[in-house]
Amino acid sequence: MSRPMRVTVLGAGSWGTTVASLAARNADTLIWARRASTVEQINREHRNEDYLKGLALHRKLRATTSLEEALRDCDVLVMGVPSHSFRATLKQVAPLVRPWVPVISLAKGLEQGTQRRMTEIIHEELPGHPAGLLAGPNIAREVLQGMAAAAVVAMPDETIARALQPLFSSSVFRVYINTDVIGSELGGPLKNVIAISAGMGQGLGVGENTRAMVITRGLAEITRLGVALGGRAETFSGLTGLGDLLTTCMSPLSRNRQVGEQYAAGKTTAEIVASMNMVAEGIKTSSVVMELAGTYGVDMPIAREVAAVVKGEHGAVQAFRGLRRLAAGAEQESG
Ligand SMILES: NC(=O)c1ccc[n+]([C@@H]2O[C@H](COP(=O)([O-])OP(=O)(O)OC[C@H]3O[C@@H](n4cnc5c(N)ncnc54)[C@H](O)[C@@H]3O)[C@@H](O)[C@H]2O)c1
Ligand SMILES: O=P(O)(O)OC[C@H](O)CO
Repeated sequence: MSRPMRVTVLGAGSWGTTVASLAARNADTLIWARRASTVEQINREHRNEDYLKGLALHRKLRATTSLEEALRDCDVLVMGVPSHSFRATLKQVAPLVRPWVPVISLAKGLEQGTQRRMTEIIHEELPGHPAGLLAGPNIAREVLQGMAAAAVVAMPDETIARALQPLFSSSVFRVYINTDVIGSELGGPLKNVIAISAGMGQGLGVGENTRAMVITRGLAEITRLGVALGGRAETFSGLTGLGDLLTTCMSPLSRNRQVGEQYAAGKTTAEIVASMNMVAEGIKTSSVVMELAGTYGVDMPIAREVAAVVKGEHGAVQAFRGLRRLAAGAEQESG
């Protein structure tokens, strides 16, 4: 008789912990955290108070500080660490994980310096392993509270994606599959940048029409760059594109939107980062997005203004003024 599937999640932040708790319903699941106190709290109290205050985790979820133990019998590896520590973590993983194990990224960022997507980093650091991602409009707290939501497992191989689909699914968490890895993977990092702009608007007290403009024109920017990088246009109107953009721009729980609100309050990037215990990927991703936009000749006025605010070149008020000065061309073109 075959043993049950074993899932390992690396990184016990808000989303890594939430996905591990989802997987624990369907498979033997182990989460790796760096801090012994986090591991103890998950194992003894079934909670992770630093990231998911007041919420209960699945009782079967187990945690460890030992990377060796986490990877020894793992059948599916889920990467819940942020993009800035993704490659370094995979380097530690490489000698410990069995060679056929599929690796699923949860991170919504792009690597600084190389501009790589996370699945590209998986291919570089763990060659031969099937690589994919789980993404969608998924604010961790809402998912852990059992509010209905949906996500996408994107992998080039549909058979492997179908095999992984049930691991994360529940009656209230619908998991679709998509073979467009590039398109599905770019939606998250790109929406994080646009959500900072939406947050700036929120903080400045702009109206709902302005917010709708930022979201809609933001989607146009995301789609233009995403297609230039090899994604399919229709993917950007799905869960990992429009879906995730809407959630992140609208939810007061979004860290990226909160960052934008802080910029509107006059805070600098250093002050904002110092005040957060969680990652807002849009901060670092904004400059990477502008590098890619330059390389591929894609017009991204909203992302450009966000990148300028992040770098401290001007403030949120000037960013919105800058957008107003743009000439409006045909809707399907630039601007
Ligand atoms: N929170 C959400 O709602 C959500 C939803 C979907 C996707 N994501 C994405 O998931 C990724 C992780 O986000 P999160 O919300 O869980 O982040 P978080 O800020 O809540 O936690 C990050 C976790 O990564 C750990 N970490 C950081 N550097 C590490 C390193 N070098 N080695 C090991 N662990 C390290 C931290 O200790 C922490 O446990 C991000 O890319 C984020 O965009 C988040
Ligand atoms: O809190 P944020 O801004 O990192 O967004 C969380 C998720 O990506 C929403 O899907």
